[in-house]
Amino acid sequence: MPYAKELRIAQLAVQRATLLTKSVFHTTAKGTVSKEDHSPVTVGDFGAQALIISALRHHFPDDEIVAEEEAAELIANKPLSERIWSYVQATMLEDESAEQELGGPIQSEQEMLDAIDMGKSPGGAKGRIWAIDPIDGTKGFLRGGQYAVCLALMVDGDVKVGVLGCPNLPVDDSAPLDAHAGENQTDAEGKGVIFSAVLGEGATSGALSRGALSKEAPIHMKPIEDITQATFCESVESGHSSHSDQAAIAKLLGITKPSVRMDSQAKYGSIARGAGDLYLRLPVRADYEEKIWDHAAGDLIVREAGGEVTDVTGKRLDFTLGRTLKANKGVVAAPKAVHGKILEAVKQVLSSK
Ligand SMILES: Nc1ncnc2c1ncn2[C@@H]1O[C@H](COP(=O)(O)O)[C@@H](O)[C@H]1OP(=O)(O)O
Ligand SMILES: [Mg+2]
Ligand SMILES: [Mg+2]
Ligand SMILES: [Mg+2]
Repeated sequence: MPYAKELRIAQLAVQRATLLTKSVFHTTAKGTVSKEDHSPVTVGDFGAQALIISALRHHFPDDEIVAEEEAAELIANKPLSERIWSYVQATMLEDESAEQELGGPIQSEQEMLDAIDMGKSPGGAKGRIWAIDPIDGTKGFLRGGQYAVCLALMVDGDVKVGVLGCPNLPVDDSAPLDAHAGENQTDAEGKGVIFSAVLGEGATSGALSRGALSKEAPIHMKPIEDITQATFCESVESGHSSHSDQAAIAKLLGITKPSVRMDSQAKYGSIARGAGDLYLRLPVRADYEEKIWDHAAGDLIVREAGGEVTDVTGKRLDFTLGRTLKANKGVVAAPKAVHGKILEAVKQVLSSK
């Protein structure tokens, strides 16, 4: 299979990073600080980013990396840096050979800070570029809701590999779609799923494990016979996508089921495995540029599962333009057969505003 090594390293790296986020979740002090744009970042975000970058550097030292977080804040905040370092040191895959495969532990706090800062590539249309969101849906993570550890490889602006670690979604692809699953289920009861895709090779899901990778199975979007029976996913945060526009679109389509609100790219994973049907992300602000790390893995996983992903104008998401999706507004993801119909409703609602 093409990109087999990249896929395997990405899956192991995502899996290890989720272990760190889970141990941070179980402490009361999550080291939450507010970034310049007022969004939160935690010990979990920084630690997960350090672990993923260190594994990528070990195997693919010449690849570029676009990652959400940077270390500047930590250089000024030594106690926070030390806390992250203690989690990074304590986190390893329980399977020793898998841990070794990732290149073993980071050697020092400084090396960890350097790793965090290796995600500053401007991105673009040329070469091999990894996109990392160490915790997507930080607000969901803090609430005990959905979040995802996201990693994608783009080659010449095309997403080739995508991996989403979703520690609070059920493993079972046929479990009813429940935004609160993570709040009332334990790991032993089958919580934690990893979604993956390689361009042209399909999409899969498997159990997130604490060690070696688990067995995976192909996933597919659910064919929709009757759009009025569809379930659509949307953000929890009304500041991230327009709940009112999404409700108007659903109404126009005759959808009566309530939306399922969940944070993060868990929405892409959920529709890719047929637990939900549609993902609508209508812009709230005309000037917001979606970040590539918020969509690269999910876009590929949904397309490989039989879906179509565009923006609200019907254009494919364009990952060639740098760290953001400058040429796109919003996201409409649906099974291929009905995407056109959904898009018509989106356009109608937007043009009547
Ligand atoms: N105004 C906005 N419109 C769309 N997405 C946003 C906006 N502000 C922040 N985000 C991003 O939405 C993502 C979460 O999406 P969701 O609501 O689907 O969980 C986060 O990565 C968050 O970025 P950030 O990491 O900077 O907070
Ligand atoms: Mg994000
Ligand atoms: Mg994030
Ligand atoms: Mg963030």
